[in-house]
Amino acid sequence: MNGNSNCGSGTGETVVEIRNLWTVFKSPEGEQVVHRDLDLSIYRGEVLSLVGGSGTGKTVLLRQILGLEHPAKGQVKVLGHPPGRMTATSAAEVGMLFQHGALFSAFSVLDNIAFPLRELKLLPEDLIRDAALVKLQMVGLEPRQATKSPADLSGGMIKRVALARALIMDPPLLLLDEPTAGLDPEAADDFCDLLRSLHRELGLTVVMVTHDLDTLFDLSTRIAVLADQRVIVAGTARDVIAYPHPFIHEYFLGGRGQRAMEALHEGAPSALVAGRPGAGAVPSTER
Ligand SMILES: Nc1ncnc2c1ncn2[C@@H]1O[C@H](COP(=O)(O)OP(=O)(O)OP(=O)(O)O)[C@@H](O)[C@H]1O
Repeated sequence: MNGNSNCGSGTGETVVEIRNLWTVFKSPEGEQVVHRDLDLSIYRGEVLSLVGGSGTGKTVLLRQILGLEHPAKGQVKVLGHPPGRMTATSAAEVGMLFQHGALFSAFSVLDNIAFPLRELKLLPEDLIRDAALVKLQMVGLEPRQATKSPADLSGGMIKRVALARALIMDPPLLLLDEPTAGLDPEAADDFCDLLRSLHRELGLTVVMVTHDLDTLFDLSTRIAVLADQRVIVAGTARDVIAYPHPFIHEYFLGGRGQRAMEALHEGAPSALVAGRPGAGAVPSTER
């Protein structure tokens, strides 16, 4: 199987193409190579999760797809072109849910959601407010929440407002950094339900970083594992778990992986377990 194969629930159309990517940070102690010749293709319609040990560069990879950071070498293409700088217009292509929401504390809920549209300066104020209200309801919040300040929101509501802001320009690609981190189990389940229905209804392509195995198995149609400074394997959960690597063994088959594995055997989402036509591990070209 090669990097152009149709994988997971994707259509085969490549939305994000990463080739020969090197990420190097310089410090007084010397150079830190985070990614070395990393390849990864992400296909339209899939929910691809990035997993890996701490410091393997998952968040940096999301930031490179968003255009917030640039690799030392190699290529990142998003929807056929290099990611734009993080501007209002790039928000039309890529939405990002940051780990802690990253809401503006001085703005109301509605003004936070409307922010990217307002920055564009193309629409009249009443249309901007209407669009923000639609998104507020899309993420399951009521209009009466619109005037609240972020300080008055629960953790789950902050995630929802941040998600509404990420979707305000109807981007086809959504990046999620630890979407359920900090939420209690019930709120995490609710947020996963919301993400699953938005993914389906809006036809989104989703790239997610998560340490939470329940979220991983609940939402992913494909999993890419970062280790040894590259993507060592990308495929369905079963494919990935079968790939021989110490990190995978420890992550999925160690103590905390057991519960999620049991859920997998008891009837986890079919796309995750069995894969769709063309799904499978990609150990060679995705490396
Ligand atoms: N701007 C930066 N300058 C220097 N080093 C950085 C910078 N951003 C990230 N790093 C380093 O790059 C490595 C990868 O960071 P990153 O946050 O992507 O890891 P991660 O895989 O998301 O980790 P975690 O799972 O712990 O969140 C880390 O060692 C981090 O310290």
